[in-house]
Amino acid sequence: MRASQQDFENAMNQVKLLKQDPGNQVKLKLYALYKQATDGPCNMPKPGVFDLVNKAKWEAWNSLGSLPKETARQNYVDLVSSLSPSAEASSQGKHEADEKAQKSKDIVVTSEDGITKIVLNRPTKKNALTFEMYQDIILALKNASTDNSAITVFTGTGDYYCSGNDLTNFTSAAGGMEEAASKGAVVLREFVNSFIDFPKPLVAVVNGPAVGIAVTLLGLFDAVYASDKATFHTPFSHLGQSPEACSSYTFPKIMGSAKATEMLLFGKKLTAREAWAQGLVSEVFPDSTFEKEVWTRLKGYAKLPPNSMRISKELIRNNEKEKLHAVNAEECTTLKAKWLSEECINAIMNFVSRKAKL
Ligand SMILES: CCCCCCCCCC/C=C\CC(=O)SCCNC(=O)CCNC(=O)[C@H](O)C(C)(C)COP(=O)(O)OP(=O)(O)OC[C@H]1O[C@@H](n2cnc3c(N)ncnc32)[C@H](O)[C@@H]1OP(=O)(O)O
Repeated sequence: MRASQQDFENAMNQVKLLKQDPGNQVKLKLYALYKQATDGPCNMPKPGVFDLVNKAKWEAWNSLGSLPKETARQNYVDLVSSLSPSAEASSQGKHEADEKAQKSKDIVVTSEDGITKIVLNRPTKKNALTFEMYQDIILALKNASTDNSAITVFTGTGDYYCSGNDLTNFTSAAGGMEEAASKGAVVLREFVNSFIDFPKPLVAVVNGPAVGIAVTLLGLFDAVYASDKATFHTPFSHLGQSPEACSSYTFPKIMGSAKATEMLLFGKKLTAREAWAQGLVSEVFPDSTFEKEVWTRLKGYAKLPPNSMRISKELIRNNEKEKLHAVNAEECTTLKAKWLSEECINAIMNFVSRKAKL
């Protein structure tokens, strides 16, 4: 049976009542079917390349070609009914279950031999950091700061240490880019603060390549051990972004402004030995013996008197905490604006549509 005009109007009202955002792809499909059902085939000029939102809408509508209005109306009603409360409830349940599973599997935290180990465990995506992973790490650091361990260690599963921020965090966020950027800036600030304020020795065991925020954060670690297979890459300009995790302050301080510029502005990728020569890495190990040597050493360090290590860290780091918090706040404000820039949106779209690899 064909959907009536009344069915169509009911479906339009139902869309407004959806409790869960159906995602951008579904919203584009709904828009296209609505326009086709009411105006017929796409009759608008194609928006310019930088008008990303209207261009996506135009493309969705135009892709329907000469689909008859009645068929578009029927397809619209069918699509909305697949998002109806019962369907929504079951997909919401699934979403919540997925989220819980993700929370427990993408970051694995264990505590043994005086060491709390925080493992980035998303190897199929090169351990790219999702929105949930940022939050899980904040929580893991909070717990580690008061648990019985003497030191806390970050490492990654698989061939990468971490490929940085998951570039789909923004494209998959509910709400518009503005909302995602505001939320992103808040989460990023809290995330970096939890590293600035972490009271115990914090060690990175860099098992493979590190990109973006996984590299910049290293300036806030107390020791960095790297496999000779690791590389260090901060392609912020390529992504239309700017440095974060206090690296605009820590990197020039660690390696001097000329070398920091090559990394942070020009995206020069360093080998593990180059990163060691610049003072970003404490020591480089052959990949074949990396795990064995590093963990043996860390187990030894974890036996040292914990309060003494904590107080020494305080002496080394406390003088500049205030400065670091101020730098973090400024970097987050700058990044929030950059995330909404054409340069950044285009770079992310290129990655998502597989046109560019860094
Ligand atoms: C509301 C939102 C709030 C979010 C909170 C915001 C906080 C933001 C903080 C900081 C902002 C930016 C700092 C950065 O980290 S910038 C750096 C970002 N990273 C990158 O640009 C790296 C992109 N990835 C690559 O260039 C390549 O994937 C690679 C790492 C060089 C590896 O290449 P490869 O050929 O060996 O492997 P590949 O097939 O590409 O990867 C395997 C799968 O993994 C996916 N993947 C890898 N890295 C990322 C990533 N960063 N984001 C998303 N997905 C990633 C890749 O797409 C492959 O997936 P699939 O198998 O095709 O499905």
